[in-house]
Amino acid sequence: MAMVCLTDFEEYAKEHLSKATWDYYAAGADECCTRDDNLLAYKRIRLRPRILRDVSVSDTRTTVQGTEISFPVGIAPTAFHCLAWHEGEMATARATEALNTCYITSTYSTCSVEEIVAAAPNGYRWFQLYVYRDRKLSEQIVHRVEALGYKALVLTVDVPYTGKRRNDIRNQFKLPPHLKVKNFDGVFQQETAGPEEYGIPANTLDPSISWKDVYWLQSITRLPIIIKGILTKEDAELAVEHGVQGIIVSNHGGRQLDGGPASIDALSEIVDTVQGRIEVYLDGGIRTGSDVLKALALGAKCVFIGRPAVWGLAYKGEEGVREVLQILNDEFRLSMALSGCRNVAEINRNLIQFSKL
Ligand SMILES: Cc1cc2nc3c(=O)[nH]c(=O)nc-3n(C[C@H](O)[C@H](O)[C@H](O)COP(=O)(O)O)c2cc1C
Ligand SMILES: CCCCCCC(=O)C(=O)O
Repeated sequence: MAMVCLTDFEEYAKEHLSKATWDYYAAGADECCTRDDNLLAYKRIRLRPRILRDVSVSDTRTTVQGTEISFPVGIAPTAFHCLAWHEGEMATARATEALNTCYITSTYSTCSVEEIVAAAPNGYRWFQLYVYRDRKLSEQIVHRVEALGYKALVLTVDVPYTGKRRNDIRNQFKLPPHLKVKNFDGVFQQETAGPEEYGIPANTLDPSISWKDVYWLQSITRLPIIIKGILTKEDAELAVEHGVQGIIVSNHGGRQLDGGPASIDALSEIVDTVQGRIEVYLDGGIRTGSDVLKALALGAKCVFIGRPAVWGLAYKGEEGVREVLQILNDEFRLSMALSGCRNVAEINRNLIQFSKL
């Protein structure tokens, strides 16, 4: 089967994954308004292409946190890759290493960070962190990933509690017994009876986290800190004031607060507030190369894909993720050329038709 666009991978994954796994990956919170709007919002944006600009050579390279990547699309942190493919996050890591882009490993990976690094020793990686009630647990994993050569910490701030994902509740979704949250083997495994979410003891994440925990995190690491889950200019300003190195504009793929903005709709006010003081990235709803172009035109330095990576895994493991990334790269290059951009530095707000927004 020829895979032409990311939707082909979505259809394949839907057909081949178990219903419970598909539902977990696809889930949005409540009525899924924000999840769906993440995609629709790109379709409301129109481009203003420029012509006759010699686009015979095009360069998609960019940098994130000072490191060059081959194109401005990385992999967002998503949990439980072994549900989609037996080699799980190791396959994802190999694919991103091969394509020379950034892979953000989830705290809830089903391969350990050591296994991931061994699988793709030269890959460029950031680690996504949740803050636990037991700060020692968070501190230990921070020191582990630092020693392993992870280049940044991505602090997810939009999950004080897990959003209400109706199908997961109906399916009583949980990790099957042969899979584990490998980074915390023996710690997160629910061996005794008690409330749990997805097979993980409930209440491990700390809903009391606040800006002072950013200072705490800075006190235990020298890695750059990137806050994931900011949707307003007020919080963007606070992030800058707290000395973090980046922001990921994200609504967690619409899996947390339903009724919040599409991430692309929240981007401009954040970029305007940050004024280049730190890098601003975005995830949510990126499915085509022109989505990438629009996000960059509105000021994102790089975007990240969540679900499309697990669809690629479900299709053919490492090869599937490579294909997903390659298709996005090819589409992005074409969209750039068709709008008259030869390199990412030439992408700017003039490309956006604001009267139609
Ligand atoms: C199945 C799934 C699991 C996720 N797990 C995590 C996670 O462990 N940590 C995190 O910060 N975000 C997690 N996210 C959110 C993603 O990082 C990202 O924000 C979102 O998927 C982007 O939207 P997209 O799927 O439309 O590309 C998850 C998303 C999905 C779909
Ligand atoms: C007990 C919390 C599990 C969160 C799993 C990963 C995640 O963020 C998701 O959106 O799913």
